[in-house]
Amino acid sequence: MARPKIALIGAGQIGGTLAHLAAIKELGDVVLFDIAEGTPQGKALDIAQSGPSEGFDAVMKGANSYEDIAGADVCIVTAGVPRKPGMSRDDLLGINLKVMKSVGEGIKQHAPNAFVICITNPLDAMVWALREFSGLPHNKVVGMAGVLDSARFRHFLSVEFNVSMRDVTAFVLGGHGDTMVPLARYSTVAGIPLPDLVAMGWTTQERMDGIIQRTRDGGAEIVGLLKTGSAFYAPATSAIEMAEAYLKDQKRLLPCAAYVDGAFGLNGMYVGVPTIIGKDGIERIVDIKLNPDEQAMFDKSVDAVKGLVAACKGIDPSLA
Ligand SMILES: NC(=O)c1ccc[n+]([C@@H]2O[C@H](COP(=O)([O-])OP(=O)(O)OC[C@H]3O[C@@H](n4cnc5c(N)ncnc54)[C@H](O)[C@@H]3O)[C@@H](O)[C@H]2O)c1
Ligand SMILES: O=C(O)C[C@H](O)C(=O)O
Repeated sequence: MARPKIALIGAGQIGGTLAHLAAIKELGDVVLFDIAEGTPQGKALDIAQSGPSEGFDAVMKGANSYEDIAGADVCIVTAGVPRKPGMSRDDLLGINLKVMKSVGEGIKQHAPNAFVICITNPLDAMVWALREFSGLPHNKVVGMAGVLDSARFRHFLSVEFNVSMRDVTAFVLGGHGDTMVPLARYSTVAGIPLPDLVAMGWTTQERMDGIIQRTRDGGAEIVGLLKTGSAFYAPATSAIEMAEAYLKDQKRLLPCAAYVDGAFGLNGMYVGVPTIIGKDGIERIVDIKLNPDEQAMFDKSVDAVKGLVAACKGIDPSLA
């Protein structure tokens, strides 16, 4: 059986890391696409030359033409610009919206049956725009953010409690911005919810609040340290987790920016919610109950995303 084809649209920091991870995990053959000439070709060749030591068999190709993504099973989109210190993700909206237009049209023409994972920021508005420009079914276009934000939360919690990260579960919902919603009640150590761990004296409410805020600021913390761009290792790992769930029909329950129409009282928009990913893409939205405080935070985040989508429509009338 032929290996799956994975097209990476954008061969920058995340794109290169995605290609390396996809190769090491033998998820399929990889096409790295970018407008920068030489970059995708150079990264593809470099990664291919890690194959003999690593022991993987995957074809790695660099490309500057959309024709090379033809028939891709999965497209992961990182094309665009990352933020620099002092910027918010929302400052990238105008420039990255134009990129989503060309990427969406390229996918529509050459890989209309792909499962598409958008990473480009500001995430929730960009995945919405990418879906509009590509015209693909909503269940086949999804945004990566919740897996990353939840991984950050899980990492901070495992350090706080001095327990294995494998035993920490966490959910971060809402938009991938300052208003994101880390849900303490739905986050656990091996099934023990965080509020119970606070009551058991494992930590204090004050320290828990600090960890929740650090999770919300997780992207900015790394931008401040790197100075020239944003996080790329954990974002790439998170998107690969989603791609693998699709390619292997794993039915993973992962928080993703999915199209929500009905669940959570929402009326047709992209935002971070719990989803099931399997061979049909987003197979289910898991409509968990939020308490009044959680609902208020979620509503605020939804409003922020709606504001960004309205801004997209203002910039590009074809989206209105
Ligand atoms: N969703 C998330 O959780 C998350 C996490 C990290 C980064 N991001 C976002 O991902 C994006 C990429 O980050 P990065 O660190 O890989 O940036 P990067 O600058 O290293 O790479 C971006 C690449 O996109 C290419 N590009 C630009 N315009 C293009 C076009 N029209 N077609 C094809 N390629 C194009 C550039 O040449 C560059 O190689 C940024 O917008 C960043 O904010 C999102
Ligand atoms: O923070 C950023 O600009 C990149 C990304 O959204 C992240 O959370 O790391």
